[in-house]
Amino acid sequence: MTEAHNNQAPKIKIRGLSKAFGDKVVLDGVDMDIFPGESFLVIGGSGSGKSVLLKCILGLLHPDAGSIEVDGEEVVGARGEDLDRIRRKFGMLFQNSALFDSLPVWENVAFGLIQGQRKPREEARAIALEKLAAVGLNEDVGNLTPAELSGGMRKRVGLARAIATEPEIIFFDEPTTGLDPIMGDVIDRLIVKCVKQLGATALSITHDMASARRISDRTAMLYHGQIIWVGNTATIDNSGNPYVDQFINGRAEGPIEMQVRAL
Ligand SMILES: Nc1ncnc2c1ncn2[C@@H]1O[C@H](COP(=O)(O)OP(=O)(O)OP(=O)(O)O)[C@@H](O)[C@H]1O
Repeated sequence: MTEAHNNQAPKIKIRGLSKAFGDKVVLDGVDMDIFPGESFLVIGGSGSGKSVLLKCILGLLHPDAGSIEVDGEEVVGARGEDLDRIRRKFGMLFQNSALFDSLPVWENVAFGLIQGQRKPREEARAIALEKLAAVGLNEDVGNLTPAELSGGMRKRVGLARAIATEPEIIFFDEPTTGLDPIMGDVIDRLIVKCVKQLGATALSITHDMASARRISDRTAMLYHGQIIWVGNTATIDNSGNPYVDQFINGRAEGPIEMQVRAL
């Protein structure tokens, strides 16, 4: 916890979160506080449980033990209307953008407005076009189908959809995967701009350290099911933690080597 967060209640508070699949323990007592308005990042190797963590927070996976509170409300065990209400606080940019190819772009962006918020189509369309403009796409793009878009444009559309309902919390799952470095930078800047404009709390997972440094205020590293380091992203080069050092510098040699060999 940094000084700036003193006296603030966490937006997301995770305690003792554990999840195993069979005898494979993926999360093993994760504790984490994410504060209102911050951009929080979780790093960790492939298979370290980052996606499982996100899915637990979204209520898509049921943990074996532990607690996840969003604005003080327990997600674990919540169902029906309670879970829906908590979920409406979230927006999400999926790794593959997860667009519906059968719907025009504007309708993809408007999906949560029409389905979740029950807005009339014309009103939802106007909001969708406004959000598309916010990510640099014009009305013509709104009428295309996702199949007609480049990877960078799909990410923009995914971002427009993530912000369309003006959520309080936005999840970014590998936001720059599959993009060239320049487009990755463009998307990161858009993410930072959109999150700031909304005053949202952001939670991202990524392997891309360049992106991580651009989009996050604080970073936590997940290893062997636990958070082994948390700190300001700006200080990550001086973490003093050999696991973090090895990971962010992408070195094959180091303490993490043992796990790689064991796989
Ligand atoms: N539904 C499931 N059933 C069984 N095992 C699962 C399931 N979901 C995830 N796992 C396992 O949990 C572990 C963590 O997976 P997860 O997808 O969270 O990793 P990750 O850190 O997001 O990895 P990557 O960076 O490669 O996406 C993996 O070993 C995976 O095989």
